[in-house]
Amino acid sequence: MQEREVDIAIIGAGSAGLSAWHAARKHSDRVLLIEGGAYGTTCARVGCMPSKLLIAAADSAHHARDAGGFGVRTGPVEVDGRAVMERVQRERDGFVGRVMKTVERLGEDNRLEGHARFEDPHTLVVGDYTRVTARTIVIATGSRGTWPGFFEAAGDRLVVNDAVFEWDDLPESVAVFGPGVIGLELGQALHRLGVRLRVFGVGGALGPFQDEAVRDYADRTFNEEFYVDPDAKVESIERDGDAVVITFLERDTGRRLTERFDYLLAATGRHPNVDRLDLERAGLAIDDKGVPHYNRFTLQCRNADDSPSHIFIAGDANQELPLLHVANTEGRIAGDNAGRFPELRAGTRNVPLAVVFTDPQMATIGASRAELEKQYGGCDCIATGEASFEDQGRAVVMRQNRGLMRLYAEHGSGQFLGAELFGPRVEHMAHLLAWMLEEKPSVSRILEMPFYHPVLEEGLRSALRDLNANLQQGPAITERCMECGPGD
Ligand SMILES: Cc1cc2nc3c(=O)[nH]c(=O)nc-3n(C[C@H](O)[C@H](O)[C@H](O)COP(=O)(O)OP(=O)(O)OC[C@H]3O[C@@H](n4cnc5c(N)ncnc54)[C@H](O)[C@@H]3O)c2cc1C
Ligand SMILES: NC(=O)c1ccc[n+]([C@@H]2O[C@H](COP(=O)([O-])OP(=O)(O)OC[C@H]3O[C@@H](n4cnc5c(N)ncnc54)[C@H](O)[C@@H]3O)[C@@H](O)[C@H]2O)c1
Repeated sequence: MQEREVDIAIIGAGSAGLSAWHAARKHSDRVLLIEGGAYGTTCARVGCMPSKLLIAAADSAHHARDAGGFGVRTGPVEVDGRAVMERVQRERDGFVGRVMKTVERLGEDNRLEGHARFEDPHTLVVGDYTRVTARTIVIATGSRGTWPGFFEAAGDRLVVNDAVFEWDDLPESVAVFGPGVIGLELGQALHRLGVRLRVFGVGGALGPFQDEAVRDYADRTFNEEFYVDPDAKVESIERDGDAVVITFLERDTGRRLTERFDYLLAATGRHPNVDRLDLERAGLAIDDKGVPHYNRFTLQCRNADDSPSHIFIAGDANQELPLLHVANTEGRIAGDNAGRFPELRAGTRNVPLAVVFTDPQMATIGASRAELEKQYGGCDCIATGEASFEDQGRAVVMRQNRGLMRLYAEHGSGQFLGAELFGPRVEHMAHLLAWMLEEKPSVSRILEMPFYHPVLEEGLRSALRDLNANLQQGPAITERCMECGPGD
């Protein structure tokens, strides 16, 4: 067994691990980055980037089909599955290549390949041949797709997102389980690229939405385009030859249908990669999901006796909010604190912001209405404002006039607290609202900001005005867009 002694060991060379490495290096030259799988990060290899590449191809097919609505004749739209997948993989390889260059620049001595697990709180065994002793350790091991055992009946036709981006061609049909973020993004993209699709969920959840009105609106909208049953009655999953055979009760009609699919795509959530680390040897306090107890401002873990540990945890591994920008922020804070341990600094945590790249897009900012009700103790302290995109000027111009926004604020102070957005290009409005939320202005102050015309943000202004009226801090909207053109 080869022995190595370093100041800081980082487990996982994903987005959180790489951020941690750069932050830790400001404190020491002896920082070791350990990677047990493929370099390149989940985001670039099998996550954010290839999924957006597939969605971009799908949107292009969709707009070509929709051109007739503008009086532009295109003829039948043909999707060349091989060409679509070739571009997805080529561009994906470009993104991965750029990450690989960063990894190479770290220098060979600062990297180690192999699966790491704890031998004791300061010692990691990496692969079969190396023992690493470190003063502090950052766990940045990410997460992986997870699914219930009965999906296994699909055999090797059961896939997760990783496999989709390796397809040489598009399949004829896919059954997606899980109408969450991954299921809706990939499901809609596959549908728009001509793949026969059914999406099955449990319990009624849809994407990231908690607000029932927004959820129901999104449910109706997606179902006009492809089949999604967020509360599906699936009776059996079987394998027959190359096909996955699924028997289910059809939504609305209750008819029992049996259909064959090329693949079952499991998008039923992700599990933190903390179960193969032998964490019990690290001396940490662990919650019922196997994740160490940690402080979200310092990312420092707690020991089983509740004393502070020299171990930190960042990114998907801690499951706080499994998103790329969160992984980067947490990695930076964890790496910095691992470097300056035992003196720590509380890092700045941003307000929650999530965007789902469906069409219409879905976004959540700040706390949900239900969380706010809990936080404010059901005192009737929360006001809601809403606006639809159905008659919003710019959305009508673009033939993208579907969507609903619901915004929340505190009575009295008038402070904006959160929002759920479903509509065209709401990724941009989500940023504006998140930036506002960081600054904590009142809704009436936000309404003093400039709004151009004609833009989609005028729709957001309508929702803000409705919110302001419900806060009793402004007039109710009796007639829309009186003073500023038909934008609202
Ligand atoms: C399909 C899909 C689409 C997504 N789209 C978006 C998006 O649009 N926007 C967004 O913000 N987020 C998106 N995400 C989420 C985002 O990709 C993740 O939140 C982010 O990549 C997590 O980074 P990480 O560093 O925590 O994990 P990773 O990048 O997964 O890094 C963890 C690393 O640790 C290694 N590792 C694990 N265990 C060990 C061990 N014991 N020893 C050594 N190494 C180990 C792994 O091999 C891996 O390389 C998407 C995710 C998926 C799956
Ligand atoms: N645009 C983005 O930012 C983006 C894109 C993709 C992924 N992500 C990240 O990845 C995380 C994981 O995504 P995900 O979609 O796997 O998880 P998710 O939690 O968003 O969705 C999982 C869905 O599966 C459903 N489900 C659970 N068990 C089921 C079963 N047996 N049958 C049918 N449905 C079932 C759940 O009700 C839920 O709707 C997300 O939370 C997000 O943080 C982000």
